[in-house]
Amino acid sequence: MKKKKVALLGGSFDPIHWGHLNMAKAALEHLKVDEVWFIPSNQTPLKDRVLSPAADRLAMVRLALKEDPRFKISTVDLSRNGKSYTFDTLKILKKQFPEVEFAWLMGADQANQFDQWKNADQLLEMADFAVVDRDGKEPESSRFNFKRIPMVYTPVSSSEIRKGEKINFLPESVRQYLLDHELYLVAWVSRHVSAKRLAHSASVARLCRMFAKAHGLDEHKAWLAGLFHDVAKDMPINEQKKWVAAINPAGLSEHHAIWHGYAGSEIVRRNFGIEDPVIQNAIFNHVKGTSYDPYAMIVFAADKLDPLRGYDSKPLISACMLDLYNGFMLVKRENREFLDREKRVLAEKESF
Ligand SMILES: Nc1ncnc2c1ncn2[C@@H]1O[C@H](COP(=O)(O)OP(=O)(O)O)[C@@H](O)[C@H]1O
Repeated sequence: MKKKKVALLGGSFDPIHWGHLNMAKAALEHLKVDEVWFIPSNQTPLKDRVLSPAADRLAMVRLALKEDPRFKISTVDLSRNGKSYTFDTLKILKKQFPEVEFAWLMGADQANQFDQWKNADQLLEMADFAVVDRDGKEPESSRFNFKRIPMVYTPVSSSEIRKGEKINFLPESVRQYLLDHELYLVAWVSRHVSAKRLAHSASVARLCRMFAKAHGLDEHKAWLAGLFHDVAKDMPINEQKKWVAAINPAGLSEHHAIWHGYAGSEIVRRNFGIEDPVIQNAIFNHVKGTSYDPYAMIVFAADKLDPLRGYDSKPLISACMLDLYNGFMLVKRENREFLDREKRVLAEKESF
């Protein structure tokens, strides 16, 4: 009887992306395997980074594998402690599935480090090793003569995605998982704002969550809106202007200090796939407090009451915890008075 052929793809999958899926497709096509098994690692031997929780990485792989019924998952590495050496992985799988013929898939970056792998020479006798080019680069020549297979050029790495780059290389379900489970999101915002503003954004997000909890609202939704509310604020004014011109041309006649709210509401949709109109509305209106949707009131109030602003905002925070609408109206009034004072000071300075 013909043996079943399986290609194995080990990785940290933190997160899984189209690079991995296209590798698996290449294996189906060019190695003529029946299935590809994705093996999320416990700890990667040649990388020191602390990985995201195994449960999250596994859940994301599971979602992505819906792309093809021949894609399967193996938890062989996650079910044992310590570093996930391919030598151990293959030994276990070969024993467990003696009727299966295994191939091991890897990118050129891994092939170039192969001499550092545990029992590299023995490994080559345990399975066929197949290499794909990575980032347009072929594997360097080495004493290992790997089989090479072509794959659709997919220039992305998990580390880029963790930093908030190349998010369009994520399967839709995985991108949604990241948003729902608050994975990497602080790093995504950090790419767009200064360290000081990131601290403010995280603090606002915490306050939003607290307000939402007090009023029986969706805490995660409030947190997301708070975290992203200033995503456009450190963008050059000219850039902000382009976004405003595209989504809210009427806003161009307003002072440019207002624009980052309008721009941010669209940036979260386009760059991060946050499609929730409630979140977009909260960001859009957060500068002036012009929406009475509860999430918009929360973000407006939390932004102005952020403890990091350095004034005593506790009484107003308590007011918002007690009664959101009333607290919001008080914050709005205080804010107007504050802006009027600022304007007066400015006018006095200019009259000299
Ligand atoms: N864009 C890509 N193109 C080709 N191979 C890739 C790509 N991304 C990852 N790989 C390969 O997939 C395997 C698992 O990689 P992993 O460590 O999970 O992801 P990453 O390298 O993106 O952090 C490795 O063999 C790696 O070389």
